[in-house]
Amino acid sequence: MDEKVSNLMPDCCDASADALPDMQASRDTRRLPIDKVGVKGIRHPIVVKDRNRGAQNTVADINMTVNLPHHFKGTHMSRFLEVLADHDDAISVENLPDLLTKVQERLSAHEAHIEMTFPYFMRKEAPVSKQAGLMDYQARFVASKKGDEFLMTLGVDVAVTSLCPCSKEISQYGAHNQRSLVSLNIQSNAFVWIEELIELVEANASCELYAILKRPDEKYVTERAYENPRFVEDMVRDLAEKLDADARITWFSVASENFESIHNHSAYAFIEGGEAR
Ligand SMILES: Nc1nc2c(ncn2[C@@H]2O[C@H](COP(=O)(O)OP(=O)(O)OP(=O)(O)O)[C@@H](O)[C@H]2O)c(=O)[nH]1
Repeated sequence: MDEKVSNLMPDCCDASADALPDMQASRDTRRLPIDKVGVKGIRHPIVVKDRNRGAQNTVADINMTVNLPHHFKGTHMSRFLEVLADHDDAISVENLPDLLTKVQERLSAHEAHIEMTFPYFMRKEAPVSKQAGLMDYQARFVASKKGDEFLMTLGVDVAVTSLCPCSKEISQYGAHNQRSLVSLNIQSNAFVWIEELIELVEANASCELYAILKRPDEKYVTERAYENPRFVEDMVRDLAEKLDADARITWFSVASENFESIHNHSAYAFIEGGEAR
């Protein structure tokens, strides 16, 4: 122990870990196991497979938890960070199973969970001017290990344009339209690119968004949205149909929130399909 600290400690106290009481390890008598306990809001670099560039470095917000049997008073939170520190070469989907195994071991837990939410960037060209720019999407990996069984869900939130079929049908000209946020989550038995999910959502909207729009592009997106009216129900049904038809996808959930430009509320729809594991 360095000079400064030892001066702070009265002679009686030995500040070594072994000498300090370990409250977390003490018994609890309420007979209430805890489903998930751990740490939230850690920021850590991760590496994500990028279909065009091989790999994309980004930063994730990470939550890590384990189950806690009823007889333990507390989990050992520092150990989650120790496991992360051991993976300092940045975390990827490939090393998630190993990371969760280490969490199970270090915390003597049957179940270990990790949620990683991160910005994912895709370069897109505008439809007419071909001006290229980076679009950012919110993506997530949610993984768990229960005993030896590893399970991962891939998710992405994609902003698109939706134009109202009713407004178009009843109006002599124009139709109300707005930005919508589509949230897609899947479990799969084979690799699925994040880009595939983004492109699926964008192809099923009234129109996709672009990083840069010049006036010719604006004309294009205005007319394309008008030609492709979509209720919020259409947004989720069209996607559910395509996800259901993809043999790689074993479970999915799709939700759309349309931030209605004429209402003081959003329109919302959700469909879940397949067999969740
Ligand atoms: N379980 C639990 N720990 C908490 C809580 N709030 C803070 N902690 C902190 O968790 C830290 C203890 O982590 P541990 O991993 O038990 O630390 P340790 O006992 O020195 O490490 P080990 O020897 O590996 O168990 C301390 O800084 C606690 O203050 C809480 O609500 N529950």
